[in-house]
Amino acid sequence: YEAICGPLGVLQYEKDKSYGGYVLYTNHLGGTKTYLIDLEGNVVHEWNHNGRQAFMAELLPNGNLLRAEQGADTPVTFGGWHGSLREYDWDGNVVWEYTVRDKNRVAHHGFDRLPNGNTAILVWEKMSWDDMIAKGRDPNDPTIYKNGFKYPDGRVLEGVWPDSILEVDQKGNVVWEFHVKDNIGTAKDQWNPNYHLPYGYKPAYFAGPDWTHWNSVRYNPETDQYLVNSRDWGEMYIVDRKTKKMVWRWGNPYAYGAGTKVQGYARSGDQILFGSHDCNWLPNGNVSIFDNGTMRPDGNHSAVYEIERDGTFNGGKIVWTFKTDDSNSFYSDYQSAAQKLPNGNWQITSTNNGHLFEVTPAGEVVWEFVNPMSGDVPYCVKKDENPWTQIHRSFRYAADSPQLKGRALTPIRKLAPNCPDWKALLDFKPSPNGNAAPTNVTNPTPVHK
Ligand SMILES: O=[N+]([O-])c1ccc(OS(=O)(=O)O)cc1
Repeated sequence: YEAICGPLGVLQYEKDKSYGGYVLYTNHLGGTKTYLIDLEGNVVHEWNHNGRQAFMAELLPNGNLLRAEQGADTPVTFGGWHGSLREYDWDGNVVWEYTVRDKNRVAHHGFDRLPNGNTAILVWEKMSWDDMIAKGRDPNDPTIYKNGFKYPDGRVLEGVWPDSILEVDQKGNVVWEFHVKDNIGTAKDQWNPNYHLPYGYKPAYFAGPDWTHWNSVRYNPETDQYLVNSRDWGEMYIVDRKTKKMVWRWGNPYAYGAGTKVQGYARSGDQILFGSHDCNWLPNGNVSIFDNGTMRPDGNHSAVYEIERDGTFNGGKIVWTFKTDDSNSFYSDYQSAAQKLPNGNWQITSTNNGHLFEVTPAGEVVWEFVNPMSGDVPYCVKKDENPWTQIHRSFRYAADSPQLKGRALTPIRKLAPNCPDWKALLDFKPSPNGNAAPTNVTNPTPVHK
């Protein structure tokens, strides 16, 4: 089941089946701290960010923390904007920062630190609708807001804001860049100017100025390639760093004229991904993705996929899936993440409910946690959508990983000190008479597992 209302904190932990290690997360907006916790729910390290809210944070192989943070004066307020990356050392000192937030550009969503110390950053950049029409967009398309896009609160935004990747070095020089706006066209390795989410999609900016909406970027040093994914297009792309060409795309062939479609977002054509997040390279050469599954033809449900490519431009087959039979059991309609762990287990972040869990390759849940922190305050129980406990992405690290090696990782305190030990209360204890349901109860209380 997916915990939507109910107890918060660690709900389950099968020590012998879990990868073990430590979980890092920062609350998605609201909170101003980053937590490193053990799997029992103890804080082993904490960063205090002086009141700054974050989109997400990740530990780097050098042991520092890289955190995406919002600042004042963003040109756009599409979900996922942040504008600044700050790198903190273990003690919380800011050792590097880089801001992309001016009237024509804003950094958003994911980032990646490369082995050479450079940082890849996703950036929305402004383009005029006239330029878009010059690139081939049908001038009568209703998703063109030639007089500006009106947010519900009345603010007006000019232009369309396609994605780009900026790679910056430690001194802040841009050393490599890739722009969707330079690759618009109808060739299979371009972004078709007339492909977009259908008019009427909510929020409306997705089918308008937030045209491509990428949300994660990962560099592969072995192949010198970038992997990115687009929520709005239902696709992942590989961009070759040397040639600056798209060399693989997968998830929605209709986006480049190769697939079939029936009208509406819930297309029953060849589309596989419906609002994806968090693409990753895997050590075996495969890639992974969290597919939110919003408006799937067979109904909303999320899934995690591992995909094996076949060497062709658009070839890939799903070789591992995690989803649940009951769609209510696992569904986050936005954000979210999946990390394959070295022992083959997966750590999954289901953003909407701040729900983190670990599954084995066979799909068994062996650790489960629902974020008790909201705006730096611990809660024991969630009653509805409040408190706000969302997490954009979480990460698992082993004690001997480059990120944590040599650190003191002893518990400092409980994350939510005054809450019941839900894990113990929910633990299913076999009865001395065996596991058969009692015969004198017509509606036995469901057990957790
Ligand atoms: O409302 N937000 O904060 C929000 C909305 C969308 C969003 O983009 S997504 O691709 O990560 O879902 C990120 C944040």
